[in-house]
Amino acid sequence: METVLALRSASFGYAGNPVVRDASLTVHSGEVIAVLGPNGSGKSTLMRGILGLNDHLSGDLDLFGIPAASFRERTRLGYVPQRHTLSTSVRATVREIVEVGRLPHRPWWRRASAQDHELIDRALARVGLADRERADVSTLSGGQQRRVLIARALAGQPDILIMDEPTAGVDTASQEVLAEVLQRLAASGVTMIIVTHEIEALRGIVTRIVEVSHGRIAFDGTPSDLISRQGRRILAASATGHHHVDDDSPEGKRSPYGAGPLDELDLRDKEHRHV
Ligand SMILES: Nc1ncnc2c1ncn2[C@@H]1O[C@H](COP(=O)(O)OP(=O)(O)OP(=O)(O)O)[C@@H](O)[C@H]1O
Repeated sequence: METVLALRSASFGYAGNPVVRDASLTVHSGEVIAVLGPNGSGKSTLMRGILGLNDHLSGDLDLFGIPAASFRERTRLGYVPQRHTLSTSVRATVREIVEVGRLPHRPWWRRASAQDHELIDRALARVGLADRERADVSTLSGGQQRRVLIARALAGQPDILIMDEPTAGVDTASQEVLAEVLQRLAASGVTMIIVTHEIEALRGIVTRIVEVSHGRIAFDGTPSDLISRQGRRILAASATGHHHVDDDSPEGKRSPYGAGPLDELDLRDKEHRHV
């Protein structure tokens, strides 16, 4: 299995100040990783750090086996940014936006080739928007606009897709459609790192969970590792009598990651649902 990215004790931040510290993480092709953690814990900083969009302050970052500083094939990394819908002030069709994903692949003077058009068609089909390609993006719902952005990233044929809260702030029906899109991508072997507060929407897709807390990677394991760790933590707390948490108590409900099976985890962040 190819190593897509490897972080060793890496720190990322802004203007020389670290926000994410000492992060070590190896991602192999085909993995679908959910990145969880409270608001402000550093999830976006970690993602943007991997993409080279903020300061890499210390430690190592390798992309496809090459140190990031000398890595040139940036198009191998696809990115769907956070809280981003398309501006309603710019008139563009769905197809035009997705076509932007092909631009880094050809010299600026060359028109889109037949292959470009085919990749755009395929990306639109993968997100279920082939029939809306001529629609003005400003007429689409927030969830559909996210799918346009995913298609734009897919049109670039990335080897890894990094998505920052793709399901946040859209209604439940759109969330379900987005989850289906991600499910299809996962089934076709696309490597993904997905920052999310809505792990429930990604049930069955995620192969690994990384939790960021106070700028550090606090957990890295499978969904069932996370569940058993939480179960142990809760059992230990109740055994010592210091801190009894049970699922039905109000405290259990406030617990950020719950204690039940993954499909009962409720990480939905109320603030994010109304963005
Ligand atoms: N451009 C920036 N310049 C300086 N500090 C920043 C910048 N962007 C984020 N930060 C700081 O980095 C810290 C982590 O923010 P980050 O956006 O990475 O967290 P997050 O876990 O993605 O949060 P959320 O779930 O709210 O998106 C915060 O304290 C934030 O203020």
